[in-house]
Amino acid sequence: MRTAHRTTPPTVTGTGAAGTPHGHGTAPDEAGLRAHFEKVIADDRKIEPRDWMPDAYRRTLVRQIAQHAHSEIVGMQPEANWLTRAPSLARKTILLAKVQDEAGHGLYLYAAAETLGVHRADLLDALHEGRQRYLSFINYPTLTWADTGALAWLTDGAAIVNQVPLCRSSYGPYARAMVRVCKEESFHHRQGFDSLWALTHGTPAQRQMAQEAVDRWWYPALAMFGPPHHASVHSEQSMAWRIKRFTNDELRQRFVDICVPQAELLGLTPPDADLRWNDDRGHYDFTPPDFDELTRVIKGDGPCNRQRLAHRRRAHDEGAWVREAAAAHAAKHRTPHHGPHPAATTAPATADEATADEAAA
Ligand SMILES: CC(C)(COP(=O)(O)OP(=O)(O)OC[C@H]1O[C@@H](n2cnc3c(N)ncnc32)[C@H](O)[C@@H]1OP(=O)(O)O)[C@@H](O)C(=O)NCCC(=O)NCCSC(=O)Cc1ccccc1
Repeated sequence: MRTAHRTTPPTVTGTGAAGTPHGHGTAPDEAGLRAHFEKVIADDRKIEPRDWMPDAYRRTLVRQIAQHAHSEIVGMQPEANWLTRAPSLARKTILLAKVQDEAGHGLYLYAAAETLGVHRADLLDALHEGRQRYLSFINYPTLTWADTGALAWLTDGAAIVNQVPLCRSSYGPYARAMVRVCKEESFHHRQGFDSLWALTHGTPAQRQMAQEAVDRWWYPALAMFGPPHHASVHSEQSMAWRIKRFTNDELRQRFVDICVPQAELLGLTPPDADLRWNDDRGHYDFTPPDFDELTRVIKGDGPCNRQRLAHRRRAHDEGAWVREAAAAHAAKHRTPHHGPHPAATTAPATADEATADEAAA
């Protein structure tokens, strides 16, 4: 695997570290570095790219951040499907902005992953070869215009519930990327609610279309939070490292508690006969998603897995000439005395994502 250019080896002198643990000028041994890492985590400070970190912490972050980035990039597809069929210019403009935001989120996140010493070209290869994944809900189809509203209201709503705690994640670049991403996700969520509001205040046929879309998207949104806690392979360690702050089940419950009153406002009913407020628990009781279905979709057997991945590979292949042109342009501007032109480190990836954006549209 290629590794991103690193100017200095990892040390403990990043902003997450309040000074080195071993005084001046001496190279701390691994036990000391580990103790310092544990202290930064325990003090709820940030680990920064040049700080020492255990290999498993680095691997976990690469896995999660890459999956997150891939979800943003492949996640452009279900809604891009409706860009040319939006019911008004205003709705088209809003949807276009949302899809472009997702491309931007993918870029932040690939950049955050690169601070861990990997190259985004390798992450994209891993996605295209099925070695890394994106979130399950993206493998469901958007059958009507109302699906774009339900998708945004429910899955962006779920993404916000999941990602707000990630703003306090222990890894600095990931946490900081999440702050802006969450602000933009709030707009996505709000516009989904607004789109459904228009439909539920329209004709009976429009109301029915909105209800059917919510029927389709409720469980894919609940499944976004992952397997139940007892079956979650990574949660315990990720929570100990403060990458994750809550279990998958805690976040799923929080999402349901937030969502049900919003559904009531919209006049829409989640497709769960057992959904009701439980006074004793102070939460809604609800039927969990079908976790066997989640496993099947994660393994590649959802309704649109093949279509989504084939489209992503095609967008990547068709963008090859843009990446080559951008690299050639950057090389032309490289000067012998001043190192690489700034564009040299970012242009190929930017070109790739710009192409993906266009192709998804
Ligand atoms: C919560 C979890 C997804 C999983 O917790 P962990 O502790 O990491 O794992 P855990 O042990 O619980 O699971 C075991 C295995 O199962 C995998 N898996 C689990 N669930 C899923 C799933 N649902 N889908 C697929 N795979 C899933 C998991 O990776 C692991 O597999 P591995 O060992 O890697 O092979 C976490 O990684 C996370 O927060 N990620 C960042 C959130 C993120 O990506 N947000 C982007 C939202 S998109 C957006 O906003 C843009 C948009 C919006 C609207 C429209 C269009 C676009």
